[in-house]
Amino acid sequence: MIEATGLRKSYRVGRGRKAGTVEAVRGVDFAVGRGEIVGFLGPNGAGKSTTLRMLATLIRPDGGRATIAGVDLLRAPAQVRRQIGFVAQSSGTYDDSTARRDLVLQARLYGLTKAEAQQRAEAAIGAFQLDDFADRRIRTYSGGQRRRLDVALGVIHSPQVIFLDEPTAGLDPPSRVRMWQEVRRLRAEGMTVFLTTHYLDEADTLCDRVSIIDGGRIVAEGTPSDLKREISGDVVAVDLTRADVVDTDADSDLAAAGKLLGEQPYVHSSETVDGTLRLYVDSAATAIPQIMRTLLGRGIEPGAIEARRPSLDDVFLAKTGRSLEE
Ligand SMILES: Nc1ncnc2c1ncn2[C@@H]1O[C@H](COP(=O)(O)OP(=O)(O)OP(=O)(O)O)[C@@H](O)[C@H]1O
Repeated sequence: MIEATGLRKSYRVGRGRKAGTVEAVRGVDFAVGRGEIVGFLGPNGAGKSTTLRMLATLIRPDGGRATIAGVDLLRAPAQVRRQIGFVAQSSGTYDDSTARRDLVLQARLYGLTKAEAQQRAEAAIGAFQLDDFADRRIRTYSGGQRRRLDVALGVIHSPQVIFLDEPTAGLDPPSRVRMWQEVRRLRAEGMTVFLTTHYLDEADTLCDRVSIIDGGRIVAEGTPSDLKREISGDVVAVDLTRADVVDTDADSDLAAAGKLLGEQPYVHSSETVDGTLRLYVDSAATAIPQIMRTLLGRGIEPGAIEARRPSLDDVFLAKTGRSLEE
């Protein structure tokens, strides 16, 4: 449904002597199948929005090519626009308008008659459960209600593909879960969904496939479970920020203890993220007693020690040397 190869985009920044370019997207390739929910996961400034905006025909790529539903993005952008919907990061709705009025207007913009537009608006209000507030001014909506309206507006013309830029940014947990349900419903109706996110749990639970992007390049791609399987074994997270030094005579330097643990034969690799040491091991069950022995031998009692399966953040860390959670 979407195929992209070598998409690139740079921005000119500054003026005069300070002028320069920012390479926002440095040649990305990906393919999205019909009816999939595919997510671009990456930190701020990774190039997610820029990629999305190129695909949605809002900005022109500097290089590369892409097709959407078989239509060439560069040669026939108007035709692409008819197949797609786009929901930007910031809402485009007017505070003084109402959901019902905006939905009718939006449908009219797609060339529907007044009666058809009203019908579509009613259907959207029902589907997105906007009934309770559809005639209230938009300025009175909660963040989650406003975001649901944004998505309802984006799909009013029943596009084949919907692009969602950070659909749940800033929403509280119940509103995020609610939005995930809406996105899954769109997929169930046959829509292809392409979204950006910097939330690990969103990429993990909502997306059929994920591309991890950093510095304008895709660093990993696959289903969340395949990506996590690339990191074999378990992760043991040792919280050293709340560690107690119980034996002041011992060599209880936390950094040195962390380094020592990282060098143990049963540890494949280790990283420290926000004062928590992540140890990648074959089996947490056998590693934890050994880790405890090493720490206690140095007079250190860790604040907490937790065993878990690898997460998408572990994948990100392995590929980039940084954590998305920092
Ligand atoms: N209009 C612009 N002019 C100049 N630089 C830009 C412009 N838009 C984006 N950039 C830069 O391009 C890079 C990629 O930005 P982009 O918005 O695509 O990232 P993102 O992954 O969507 O980040 P965020 O999660 O913060 O939205 C960043 O360095 C950003 O500062």
